[in-house]
Amino acid sequence: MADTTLPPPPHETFDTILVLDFGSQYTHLITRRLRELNIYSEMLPCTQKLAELPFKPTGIILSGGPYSVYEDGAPHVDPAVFELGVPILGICYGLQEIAWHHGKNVLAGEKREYGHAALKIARDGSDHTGALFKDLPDDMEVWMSHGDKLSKLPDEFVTIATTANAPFAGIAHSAKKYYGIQFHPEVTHTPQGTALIKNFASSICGAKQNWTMDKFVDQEIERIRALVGPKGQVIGAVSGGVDSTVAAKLMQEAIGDRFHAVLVDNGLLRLDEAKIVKETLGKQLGVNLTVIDASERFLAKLKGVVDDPERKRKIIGNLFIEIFQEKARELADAAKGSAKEGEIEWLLQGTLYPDVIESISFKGPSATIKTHHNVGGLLEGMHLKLIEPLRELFKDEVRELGTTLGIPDELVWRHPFPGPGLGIRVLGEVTPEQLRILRHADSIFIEEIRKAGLYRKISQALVGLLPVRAVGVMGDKRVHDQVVALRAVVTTDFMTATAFEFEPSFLRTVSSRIVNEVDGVCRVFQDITSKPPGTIEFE
Ligand SMILES: Nc1ncnc2c1ncn2[C@@H]1O[C@H](COP(=O)(O)OP(=O)(O)OP(=O)(O)O)[C@@H](O)[C@H]1O
Ligand SMILES: O=c1[nH]c(=O)c2[nH+]cn([C@@H]3O[C@H](COP(=O)(O)O)[C@@H](O)[C@H]3O)c2[nH]1
Ligand SMILES: NC(=O)CC[C@H](N)C(=O)O
Ligand SMILES: [Mg+2]
Repeated sequence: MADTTLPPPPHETFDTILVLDFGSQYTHLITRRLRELNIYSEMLPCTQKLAELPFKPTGIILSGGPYSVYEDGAPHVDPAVFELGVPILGICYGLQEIAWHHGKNVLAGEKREYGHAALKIARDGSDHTGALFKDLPDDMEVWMSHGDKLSKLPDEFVTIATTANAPFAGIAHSAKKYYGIQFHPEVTHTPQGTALIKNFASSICGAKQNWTMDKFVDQEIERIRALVGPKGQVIGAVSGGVDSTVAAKLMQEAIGDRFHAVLVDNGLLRLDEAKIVKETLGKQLGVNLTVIDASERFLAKLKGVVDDPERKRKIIGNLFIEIFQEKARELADAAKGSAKEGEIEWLLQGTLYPDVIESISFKGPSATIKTHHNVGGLLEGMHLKLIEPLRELFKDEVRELGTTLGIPDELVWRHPFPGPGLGIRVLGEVTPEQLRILRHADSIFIEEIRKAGLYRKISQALVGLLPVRAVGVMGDKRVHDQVVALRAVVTTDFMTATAFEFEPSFLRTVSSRIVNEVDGVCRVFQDITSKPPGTIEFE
């Protein structure tokens, strides 16, 4: 039985800034900026009832959003937010929400404003209203994205900043710690944005800047121990990717050999991947990894699935869980009569905060672009309970955690590789022949990237196999063969990305090697689409 006295979650140990999401594309960036300042922050939908909140935040930030506060059906924050007695910062829609709450002073502007704007700070000499812009220059470049505006200053507020188009670009309550800004401090296009967020969270709210990885490790290990209890066993879905490697290492520190790491070879892995991962995890981390070869089962289920990538994802996600449940039963049977006897109740996954944000976001399921196999692709009625120690962290925090845990750079800085693997890079039907072609082309691309010293400069590189044929001439003979697309992107959070710019000579080398060495390919293209509007993977 698990211990019922769990160590507290981070929002009880650390001062926490609560970010309420009204559906802006940038809300997660507010949380990130705070975490970069070593201030713990959590994001929840704007519909969160304060009475149901399990902790008292140190301060609240209301995000931007696509709605207009005066529309019927527009989202509004629980009015109890204004009774809580903690500082509030409204950003864009959030500013308009504060104004709406204080007298319905918002309407559609004559001119919409997207992009850069020059902000002038209006200081009235008061420390209280000036606190948000403390130590910032009087003229600042900021980034705007709005169509609505305040019709007048709400009662008891003062103007603390203006732009040519927005006379109320910044407002502050003259007595309470309420601040509103029309621009977005969370995007890098507002160069002083992080300093402003720090002024709010640290100086105004008084949040301590003590959210560090060392503390997180100790606390998380304690939490895992209490959660699984003194005898509980955990089966871990481990892919060799950064997230599950870090999660596995944490698990091993917490419960030792009661943790069983399992890699499922779904037939969609890269060249020799299962073998390499087993060796590296064993040698470098002492994690004993069991590889289950389920490639035939996966390929059989994917046969004939031609034009719906979401079906591919669901099939793969469900089969993953089926296999883990089978393995859990097998391990429990094998342990009968030993000290480790008992059902295996827990499945470890390397789920990250962006996956969680996507599924709790106020935007809801209608904004789902693709179902990540480990979140939306889970099997209904699964009997294993999930344990996800990284679900509060962003990718760069996971890397920092990995380094803190002593995981070698080579593993910590691996490019991400999706659970559905090459299955979502073969466009169209996934067959052993298509996988052979893609695996080979991929290994050449990655090998050349490493040789050129570019691996760490690129966030993720991949090859897609397109479902078309083109004509070529090889050895004086006409061929009618397939086409691959190279894709390499630069990103920090994988939510937006731009194409990496290669030297032409590098691309010539890769193209020539692929066409010469990979049977069945006669053309190489490069995908230079950014995200958005593209996505990183092809499907
Ligand atoms: N082949 C696999 N075998 C076992 N578990 C897997 C496999 N592929 C993915 N998973 C599970 O799904 C989770 C999500 O996959 P994801 O690719 O996002 O993370 P990762 O592989 O750990 O890291 P990275 O994002 O760097 O590739 C993993 O953390 C792991 O728990
Ligand atoms: O484990 C995963 N299961 C999935 O189903 C999945 N889909 C995308 N990805 C990875 O997520 C990041 C963003 O990818 P997209 O721009 O294609 O959505 C990129 O790093 C992708 O490789 C996945 N990872
Ligand atoms: N980015 C935003 O939050 C926009 C808020 C509101 N929809 C406006 O257009 O002004
Ligand atoms: Mg992966």
